[in-house]
Amino acid sequence: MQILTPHVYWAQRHGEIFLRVELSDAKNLDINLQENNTLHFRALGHGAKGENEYKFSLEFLEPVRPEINHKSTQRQVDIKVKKREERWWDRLTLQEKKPVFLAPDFDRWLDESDAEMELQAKEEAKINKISVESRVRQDPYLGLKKGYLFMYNLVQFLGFSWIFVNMTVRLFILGQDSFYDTFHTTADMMYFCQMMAVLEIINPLLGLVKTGFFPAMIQVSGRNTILFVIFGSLEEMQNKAVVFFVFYLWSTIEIFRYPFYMLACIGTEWKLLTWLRYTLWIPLYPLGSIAEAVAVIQSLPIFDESSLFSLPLPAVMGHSLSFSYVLQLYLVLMFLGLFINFRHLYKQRRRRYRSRKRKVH
Ligand SMILES: CCCCCCCCCCCCC/C=C/C(=O)SCCNC(=O)CCNC(=O)[C@H](O)C(C)(C)COP(=O)(O)OP(=O)(O)OC[C@H]1O[C@@H](n2cnc3c(N)ncnc32)[C@H](O)[C@@H]1OP(=O)(O)O
Repeated sequence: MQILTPHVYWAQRHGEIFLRVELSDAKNLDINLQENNTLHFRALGHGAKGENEYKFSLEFLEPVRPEINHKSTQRQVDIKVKKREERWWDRLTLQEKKPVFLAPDFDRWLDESDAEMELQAKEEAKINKISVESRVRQDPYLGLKKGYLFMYNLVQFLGFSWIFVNMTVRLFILGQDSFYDTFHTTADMMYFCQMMAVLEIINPLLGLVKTGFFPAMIQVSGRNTILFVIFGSLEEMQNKAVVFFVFYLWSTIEIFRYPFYMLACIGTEWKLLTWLRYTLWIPLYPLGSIAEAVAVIQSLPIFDESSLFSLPLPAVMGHSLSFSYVLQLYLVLMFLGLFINFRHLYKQRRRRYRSRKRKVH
């Protein structure tokens, strides 16, 4: 029996060397690493020249770890050697001239940048796994919280969709006439949704969502002042066209915002929906504020005439202070609130798209 050299194919990663020896049904394997950083292989098997003893030696370009993993299959012998230092090698062997029996393993072959990307992807997957595991371990009620938020967002989405569709259909059928009875046809649902929206102030306080407490407070208390105090308590306001604009602007953003949150609860994202959630506020928020300011201004003479909610004053200062003065102060606060929330939403938008971009590159 003559001693032959098998075909050997190789590939590398930053930390490892892979060798594939073309020898089927290999027996009596003797694979060892000698002190001069040289791998010696010897085995009986079926190679290119039939059943024979095959052997080869490879002196590696840089130091490798002494432990060698190998696996013999019916078709080949796979050997894995760990590099002592994780870095890319220019070639496999110390001798510059490539041994004739050695060739690249194109099934495993990656160039340096592809291998770096593979390494990065592995690192990211490891980090994601650890962070998901630690989140689950840290919070045993995560499922319950997500379930509650999902249901909350679903109910709000259905409520605001009902308002939006109702108003749109009536607008198409009745035209401008539909402006004047918006309140009578949709107020009950709006009351329900906006009362529920108080949970949006409570949720960040309980740590259920990452929403800022102040922006949520400004949003909910601002809207509820308009809904319950201006529209709800003044019958004269309920027939005005401004109700249509306020309700339509509120519901337009909400039919995108709540489904966006619902998807976030189940770890999904639709790019178009995300874009709408973080973009529609740019025209809608100023328009909504103008509509709300018009409603407040229209209500001032009505509060003056009816003395509703007027504050009693000591006799020397006159009879009472009309609620319209409080509302004038509210108008100032409203533009302050608008500024705070506009800045908040702008930051959320920037954060969202900056982090997205970073993830992609
Ligand atoms: C007497 C009282 C006087 C007070 C004075 C008040 C003055 C008031 C003036 C106000 C004037 C307002 C006039 C305008 C009204 C209108 O609404 S017009 C229509 C247009 N409106 C809008 O576009 C605003 C819509 N509203 C909002 O966007 C919010 O309410 C917000 C609080 C202003 C901002 O939202 P925020 O939640 O902070 O941002 P997000 O990026 O969406 O969320 C942060 C993270 O939290 C997660 N999250 C939030 N809520 C939920 C939820 N319900 N369920 C699940 N998850 C939620 C969200 O996913 C984000 O997580 P990450 O993606 O991981 O960051």
